[in-house]
Amino acid sequence: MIITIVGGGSTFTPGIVKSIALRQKELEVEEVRLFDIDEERQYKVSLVVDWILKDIKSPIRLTVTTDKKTAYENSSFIFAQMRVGKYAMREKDEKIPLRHGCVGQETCGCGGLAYGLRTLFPMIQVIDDVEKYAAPDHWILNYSNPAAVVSEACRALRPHARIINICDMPIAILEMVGRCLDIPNFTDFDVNYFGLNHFGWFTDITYQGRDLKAEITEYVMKNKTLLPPDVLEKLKEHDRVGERHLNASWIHTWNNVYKVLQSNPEYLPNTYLQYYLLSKDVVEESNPEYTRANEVMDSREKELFEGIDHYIKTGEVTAKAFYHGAHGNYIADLAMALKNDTKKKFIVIVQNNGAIENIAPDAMVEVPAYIGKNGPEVICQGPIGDYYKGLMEQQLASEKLLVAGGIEGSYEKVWKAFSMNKTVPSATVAKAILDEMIEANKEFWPELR
Ligand SMILES: NC(=O)c1ccc[n+]([C@@H]2O[C@H](COP(=O)([O-])OP(=O)(O)OC[C@H]3O[C@@H](n4cnc5c(N)ncnc54)[C@H](O)[C@@H]3O)[C@@H](O)[C@H]2O)c1
Ligand SMILES: O=P(O)(O)OC[C@H]1O[C@H](O[C@H]2[C@H](O)[C@@H](O)[C@@H](O)O[C@@H]2CO)[C@H](O)[C@@H](O)[C@@H]1O
Ligand SMILES: [Mn+2]
Repeated sequence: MIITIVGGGSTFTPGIVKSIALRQKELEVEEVRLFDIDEERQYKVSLVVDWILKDIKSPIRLTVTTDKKTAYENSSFIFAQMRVGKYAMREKDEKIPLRHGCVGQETCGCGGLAYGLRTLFPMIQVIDDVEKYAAPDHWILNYSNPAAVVSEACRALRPHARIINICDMPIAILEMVGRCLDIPNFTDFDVNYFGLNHFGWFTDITYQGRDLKAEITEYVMKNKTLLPPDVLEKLKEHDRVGERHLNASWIHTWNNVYKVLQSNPEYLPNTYLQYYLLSKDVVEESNPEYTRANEVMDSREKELFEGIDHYIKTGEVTAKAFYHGAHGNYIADLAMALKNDTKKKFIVIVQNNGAIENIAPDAMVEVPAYIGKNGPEVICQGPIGDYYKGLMEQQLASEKLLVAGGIEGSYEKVWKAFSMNKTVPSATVAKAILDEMIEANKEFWPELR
């Protein structure tokens, strides 16, 4: 059994490989292959990956390559996590809209649409290369963002591809819920959820007869945040070591759950809804000169590559240099469910086909599904209220217009996608942002006429 990681040079690769290695027996994995287009970055990351495998005495063989055939031949699982244009382009996705007074975020609003136009065709290329070389019953598990746009492009251009698009935000929220309520077994929570990627709501969270949605709503209303007590303590003490959600922007995000929940206490919101429901506040509280891309480059990326340089010099690796946790566990557990036909419940991004009764059948939605060897068996979430339907349909139309515009090379459709996004106040602002984005993305975007 071979697992290939596309975007082998990603900051998340060491954590994902550790999650795979810890499930080596259940996955029966013999080889992990890293594939990237940036040879030097991937080589450096592979040194830590190699160290992890040796450290836990894993029998898994490691292959590092920039050659597609070597990467995909006979592979059973392809974990994709590429960032087209890397952090340099993420910075532009965030800063260009902010200069025009709009939300600057890598997956939401104009930034997300821009990142989507960069990623759409490279993702289709991955699907085609995998289909050419990999095992016939392979699965592509895709984390590459923006997952909403990427999944719509896959649906439109490669509807039969063996791909499941996923996001770790819902499981990360459940982890926080568990920490707030002092229940460590967050992967066993039973949930119902509906929405689009980075645009959804938990309608139920239960565990051993407890209504955790009610408990967490009360917790957030009382504490004005979804940060758990131990993190709140660390905040007071300024002891931020080993807590990856203590970057200023994540603290802001967890605190904004309170503001979003105040505006609608019916369901627990995905954190990303802040960008659509609190757009004005988010813009006013952003620093257009220092965004999340800068924060990541100054923390996660810097720590990893400094850690690697230290390893090269001294032979020592500190686990702190890389993150291992819910992100890698989620994708590895999903592969395990597919391989071993466990029918465990996961939240995934799939074509609606009635899962949300009053949303179009061709929408790519995020909902729970039982995962077995034949893929996701979606759990129907019934009809949704007008508030959710209205919000989702506007966002969906924006994402669909973007993908159609990218495929057809239509400036008009892409402009419409930007101008109808809830984060943008006017068509003229949308055009100004779009024109700047076209210039910034010359190297990556399809030509728009
Ligand atoms: N879906 C989710 O919930 C979720 C969660 C975390 C991260 N992500 C995504 O995972 C990806 C990696 O994130 P990161 O912060 O570690 O980025 P990163 O920049 O550290 O790594 C991305 C890697 O992708 C490579 N790459 C770019 N284009 C490629 C291509 N065409 N083929 C192969 N490799 C290519 C880059 O060279 C780089 O090494 C991003 O898309 C990010 O948004 C998604
Ligand atoms: O700003 P970043 O690059 O740190 O994170 C952006 C990603 O945020 C979500 O994933 C988080 C997750 O929430 C967190 O708990 C942990 O597992 O790390 C993940 C990556 O930081 C989101 O789901 C992703 O789509 C974003 O890429
Ligand atoms: Mn996500």
